[in-house]
Amino acid sequence: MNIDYSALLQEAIKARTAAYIPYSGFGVGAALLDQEGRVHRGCNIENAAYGPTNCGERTAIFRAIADGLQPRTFKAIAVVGDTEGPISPCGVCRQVMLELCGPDMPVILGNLKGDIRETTVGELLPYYFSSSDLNEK
Ligand SMILES: O=c1ccn([C@H]2C[C@H](O)[C@@H](CO)O2)c(=O)[nH]1
Ligand SMILES: [Zn+2]
Repeated sequence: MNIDYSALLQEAIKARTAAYIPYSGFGVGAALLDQEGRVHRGCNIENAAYGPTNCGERTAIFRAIADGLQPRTFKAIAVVGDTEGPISPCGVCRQVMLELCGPDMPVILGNLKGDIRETTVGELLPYYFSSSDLNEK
């Protein structure tokens, strides 16, 4: 069955309304689709110490994992911000998506104007470092 990416982007836009962004004012929403067709929403959550800030993508993924979903079983993630073109996930989120979603999962990037870019985790993080690079010594 084909995934309805525009519906997933709409979920990400809804998720963005919960963003806690007193410092940047830049809200990000994410919607992670699981195998059962359920959507796990995430938003960015900032902190006065800046470093503890959690991005929208990671909030959605960590939330789903904490709810008992198995890593690398997800179908797609949509991410939205108020950007000129489709939003671009940060490097930390790319590495976390690689670990918990796998390189082949579709990533749907959007903005509030309706621009869309369809890519994958592996395309976003070429030459990635993963568990297969760890050698027992
Ligand atoms: O893809 C992105 C890019 C940025 N941010 C957040 C982090 C911070 O709260 C704010 C500005 O960087 O946007 C995300 O949540 N996802
Ligand atoms: Zn990020």
